Amino acid sequence: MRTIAVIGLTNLGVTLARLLAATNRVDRLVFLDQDDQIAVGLAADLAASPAPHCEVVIQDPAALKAADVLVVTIGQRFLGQLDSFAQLAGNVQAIQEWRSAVTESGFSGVVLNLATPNEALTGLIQQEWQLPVQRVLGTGTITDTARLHQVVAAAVEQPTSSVTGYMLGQHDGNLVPIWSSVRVNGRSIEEPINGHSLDTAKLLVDVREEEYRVLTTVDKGSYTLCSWALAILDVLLQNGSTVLPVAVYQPQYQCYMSFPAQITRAGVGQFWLPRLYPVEEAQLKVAATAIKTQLTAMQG
Ligand SMILES: NC(=O)c1ccc[n+]([C@@H]2O[C@H](COP(=O)([O-])OP(=O)(O)OC[C@H]3O[C@@H](n4cnc5c(N)ncnc54)[C@H](O)[C@@H]3O)[C@@H](O)[C@H]2O)c1
Repeated sequence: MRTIAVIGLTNLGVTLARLLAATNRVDRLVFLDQDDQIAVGLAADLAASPAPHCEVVIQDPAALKAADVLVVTIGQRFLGQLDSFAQLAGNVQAIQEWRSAVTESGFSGVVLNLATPNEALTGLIQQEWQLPVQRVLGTGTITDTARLHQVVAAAVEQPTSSVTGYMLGQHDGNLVPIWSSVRVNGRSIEEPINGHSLDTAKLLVDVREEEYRVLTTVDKGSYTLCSWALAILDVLLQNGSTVLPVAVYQPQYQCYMSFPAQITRAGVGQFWLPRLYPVEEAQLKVAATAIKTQLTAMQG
């Protein structure tokens, strides 16, 4: 039985739960929130829809024992509208509050964290909930990488699907575009493509502009992130394997950071090590330092 639990059910949590139910990807959903009414309301909303139905368990942490994946979408959105780091104290407190429920439930699945600040909070979850690093990952720079593909594709007038390569580092802060990894139809962008020479500084501005546009939507772009979360959940629920830029514990940098990693049903597998330009290597070190500083502040 495919079981997914979701903690935090207002914006991202609702979008994800509806997508999971409507696309018949799960047999059982476990809804958890600090507010009973939010969980009850969402279950009632799903129950009355004509979409495929799955079993819904409300506010029962013991149901985590049978969960394949626990998705973390906790947040304090109204604070986050002022400053995304204004949520930090509340999110840290939430992770600490859920520690005993998760550890005492006998949960043996994988945690997928969507909440912010993504890399540092994923690290805190792994430590607080005492889970092996292979079983805890975050969405990291998966949407930033998608936007990188989008702007490169637009610049060379090719389809987005023709672009590969990674945006790594820290989702909310030190984004590191790995230009050495970017290819269009397999060709490096160091040479003109389709008659276009690329200005990487401008492309990075374009990526940030795309993100800003999405953040102005009423739900802060929850569809983009939840669609990518579905891509990760598909692998975690099946016997597949894929490499994606997600927040994982990277031993080389000794912290959680966004890095290309293999994802399998068991969680995080091998890393894909891109060949880095010296400047990219230096930028990843800066990102790692910033993430470690955030994690230390959270632990304090
Ligand atoms: N990575 C991205 O691209 C991206 C995009 C959007 C949002 N986010 C992040 O995802 C998180 C969720 O965002 P949102 O817009 O859905 O937030 P939201 O405020 O709309 O919803 C958060 C939910 O978490 C619940 N919650 C808070 N503390 C809790 C606790 N201690 N126990 C149980 N439930 C608790 C709230 O009751 C609420 O239902 C935030 O951290 C946000 O910054 C990330």
